[in-house]
Amino acid sequence: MAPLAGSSTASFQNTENPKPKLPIPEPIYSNIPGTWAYDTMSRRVDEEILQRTYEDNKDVLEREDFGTIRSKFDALRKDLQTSSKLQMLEELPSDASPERKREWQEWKTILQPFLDRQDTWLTAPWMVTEFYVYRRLIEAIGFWDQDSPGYLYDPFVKQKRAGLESSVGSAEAMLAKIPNLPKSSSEGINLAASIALWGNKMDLSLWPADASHATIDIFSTILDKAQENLLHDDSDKLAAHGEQLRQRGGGNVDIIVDNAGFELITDLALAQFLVDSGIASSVTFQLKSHPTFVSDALERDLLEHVEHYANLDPSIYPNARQSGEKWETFLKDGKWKCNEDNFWVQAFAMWDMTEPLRTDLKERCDLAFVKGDANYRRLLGDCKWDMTASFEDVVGAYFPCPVCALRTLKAEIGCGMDADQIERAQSLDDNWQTNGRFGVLHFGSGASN
Ligand SMILES: O=P(O)(O)OC[C@@]1(O)O[C@H](CO)[C@@H](O)[C@@H]1O
Repeated sequence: MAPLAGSSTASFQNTENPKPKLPIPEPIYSNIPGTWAYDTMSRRVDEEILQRTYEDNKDVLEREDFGTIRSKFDALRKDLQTSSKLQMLEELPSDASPERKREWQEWKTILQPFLDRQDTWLTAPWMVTEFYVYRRLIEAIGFWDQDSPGYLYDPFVKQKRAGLESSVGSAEAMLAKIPNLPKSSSEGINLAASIALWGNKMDLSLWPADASHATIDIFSTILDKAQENLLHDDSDKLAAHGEQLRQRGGGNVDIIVDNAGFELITDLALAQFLVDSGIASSVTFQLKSHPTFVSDALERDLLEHVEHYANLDPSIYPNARQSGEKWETFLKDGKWKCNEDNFWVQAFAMWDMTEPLRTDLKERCDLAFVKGDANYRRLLGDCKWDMTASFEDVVGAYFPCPVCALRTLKAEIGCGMDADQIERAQSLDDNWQTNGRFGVLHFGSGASN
């Protein structure tokens, strides 16, 4: 089925923000059988992700006080199974906080064009529906409702904890490398960035933490193949920018975080190197404001990861323990900061970044690392760009500060890759766009530069 006429908007807000330099193409839809987007929305989210969520939370979901939550959870699954029409989020109580009202209104802005068209879960743009699944789950739980038994309840905590616990074996070897990386040569920043990039391969929604392969040190093998599996590499530009920041006494660097578990440990390792090398005087972790995409990290996850590592047995995990203690100090000293923002859990294209976040990044941030596939999709507005279109023209032209995307490919979307690299990946692997085998490191100068 082709997308509906007039459904090409990927830009929901029509803000005055700078936009990509090239004409914005159609967004990805999930109504084309055989695509990853279709499989995700027509089967995977319900049959795998929500089924697993049910199993992990069975003890509470079957409790009497969780009855309303269970009904809403089942209704969400039914809506997905029947690909029903999208509906607006439930009205808020009149005494809801300004923060909640604002967040609700932002979702209205996102959804209204597709409600007007009576779109279904499969006919609205994929980015909208996929983020909306998790927002509906949060609504079902009553995550922000102090009277709900689900108040601040995280349905993914079991999987995130399993991911954290199983991360240690691989992380010990990886963290041993970080203090010894050369601080002022490109080799150091490039290896730290590569570690954080390939950490994205270990995504819990694709590789559950309790799968047998997750407990052994597969990361060294992944790193060995890093260069070979990179389809675009701007690490020279990244290193040059990092060196400029280092020479002027360190900049404010942000990491727009993706998954908890092993990937988050690789992000903390990158942040450790950035501070130790003097490239960053401060690192801000940009985190999700509610549980989403199974493994995406909240501030509380980050703090739990740091605490877990700082309390590891030093006779078994000396390097992981030492890193954990160091991370605790960075947080205590304010060299590391955490910031949760609703924008990170919404389906807006990144060129429609909401305030005050956009102005903060523009005025304060000297370099933002954007981690993972879902964040990368948002950098591209989840639109079907020509895969060879330059990253600078698509993202560098509008992003509010210098930006470095670290992504393994897990969705049928991309830009900034040379044709010969695309051909090489195609010839090596039929599923090259979605199975996380290949990665990209892009650098963009940003609209303010
Ligand atoms: O952002 P991440 O963790 O790297 O990947 C998220 C992901 O698994 O979820 C989406 C499909 O459900 C895709 O964007 C991608 O495949």
